[in-house]
Amino acid sequence: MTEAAPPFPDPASHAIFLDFDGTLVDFAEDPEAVTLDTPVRETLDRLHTRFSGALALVSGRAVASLDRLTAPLRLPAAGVHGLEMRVRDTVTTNEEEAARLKPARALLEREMGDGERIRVEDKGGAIVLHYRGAPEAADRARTLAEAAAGEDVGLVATSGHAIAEIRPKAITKAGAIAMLLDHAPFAGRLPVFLGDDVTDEDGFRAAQDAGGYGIKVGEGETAARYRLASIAAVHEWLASGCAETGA
Ligand SMILES: O=P(O)(O)OC[C@H]1O[C@H](O[C@H]2O[C@H](CO)[C@@H](O)[C@H](O)[C@H]2O)[C@H](O)[C@@H](O)[C@@H]1O
Repeated sequence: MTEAAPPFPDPASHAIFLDFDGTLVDFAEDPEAVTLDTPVRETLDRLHTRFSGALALVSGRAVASLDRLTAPLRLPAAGVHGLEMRVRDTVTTNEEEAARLKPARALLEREMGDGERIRVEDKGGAIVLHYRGAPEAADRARTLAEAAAGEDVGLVATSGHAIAEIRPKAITKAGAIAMLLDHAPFAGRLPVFLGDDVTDEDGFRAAQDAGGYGIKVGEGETAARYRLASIAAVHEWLASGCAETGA
């Protein structure tokens, strides 16, 4: 990784891929309580136009949740780590992989009692156990996620910021970026991916393998070539990129 400031991508030759939580918006206890500041939304809108549509969200969230939080803006998106994809108008879901969650869901229903302090976010193709509001439940959440993922060899339990998640092993942000790059307006462009979390590391590697670069947000070991210190630094970088590119 270099300590140099990340260069801003070229609107003619690059595509921008953005993680959402921890990259564009700060964390909140309730996943639906986060807000995307209006100036940031307007910056994304302008860059999306300036890059001829080649700007997408690549998130662990469902596309419907991203749409609610970015409304009235509706960007191309990979949701649930790439299980849901929308290049233009239609969201396609990998139903085969989503179906794997059925026994995991049943295990959680069986095992979780009324007094649990864990918040369950069922995204259809992945299930998140949140413990931001109850840090003492972290071990319980991880144990439950591992037990639930163990119900199917095609599932994996992963950890994120105050979450344990059960999701299909085959679905990664690397796959999501590769799928987007297969379609216009992304095809033929060099991917630049910004993210902050463990699942974003796959995305950094995919972007760099495809000739682009990754930008890690915040501290920690990373495969990304560049770093921005914080969410505020991402906002600033996008805004100055807007000015630099005449967006
Ligand atoms: O890939 P991302 O866009 O970064 O999405 C990752 C997860 O983000 C959300 O969880 C995170 O944000 C929540 C709201 O601030 C917070 O409560 C939680 O602790 C964070 O981990 C979302 O709820 C998950 O579904 C995403 O997988």
